[in-house]
Amino acid sequence: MSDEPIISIRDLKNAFGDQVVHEGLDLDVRQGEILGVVGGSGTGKSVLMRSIIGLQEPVAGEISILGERIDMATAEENLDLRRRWGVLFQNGALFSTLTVAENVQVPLREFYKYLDEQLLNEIATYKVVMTGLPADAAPKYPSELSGGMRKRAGLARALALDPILLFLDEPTAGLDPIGAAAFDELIAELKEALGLTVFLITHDLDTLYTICDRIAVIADKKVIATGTIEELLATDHPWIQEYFNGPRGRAAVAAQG
Ligand SMILES: Nc1ncnc2c1ncn2[C@@H]1O[C@H](COP(=O)(O)OP(=O)(O)OP(=O)(O)O)[C@@H](O)[C@H]1O
Repeated sequence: MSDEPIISIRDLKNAFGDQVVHEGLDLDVRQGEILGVVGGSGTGKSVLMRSIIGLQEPVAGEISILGERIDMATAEENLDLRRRWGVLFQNGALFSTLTVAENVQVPLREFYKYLDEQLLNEIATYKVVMTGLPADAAPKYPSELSGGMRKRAGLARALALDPILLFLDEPTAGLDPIGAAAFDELIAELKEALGLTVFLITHDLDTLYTICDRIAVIADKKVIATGTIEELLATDHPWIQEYFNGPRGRAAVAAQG
């Protein structure tokens, strides 16, 4: 793991009309880490992710990815950056009228227009299998899959372009504990195998304890602390103490053995 930030955010401000969501927010994401992003509901975790991937234009501040300011990048540079990341949105966001394979092919068709059908099918099947789905899930429609399988299919699509950066918005939400643990394990394995950096929004304490290298806590419109769980526990912010030392936090620690 390198200390060189792959994402660097300085003095970020986001607002919707009068509602200020972020103000003076700073954050570094280090290469090769799984950074867990936590915070109360509505604190702006998804908005933060959307600003990094260019879906939400900040009111002020700087965001650099791989050393490039995204607001200063040319259209071509932005396209090149977009190729380097994959995103799994909160609800999976698969196209319901496309099969799993066709969903995985969407970004491939967008970025690599010269790929023929056979190669597209081969890459899609490879990505599907990589996420632990059986190959026969590829021709199925999202409605024919379980919630956990749909998450994996969404992950397969996020990995379509061989990204170096993966954004996951509450990937284990809605999964049963066994399915959630298996999904966590998959993320950790893929991170190791593919050398990914992962920006992971979650409410899932087990995910934080099991696979996150560091955690960023959002409260009061900014990142109030970043560090390992031990480092966070050493701070005296009431939300952090309540979150990690409350009954659920203690249960997650007990589950680690
Ligand atoms: N497109 C939008 N237009 C107006 N307000 C928005 C928009 N997107 C987000 N918001 C507001 O910004 C705030 C932060 O939303 P966001 O979805 O980032 O929260 P979150 O921390 O991800 O919450 P949760 O944990 O519940 O998913 C909320 O008050 C939300 O209503």
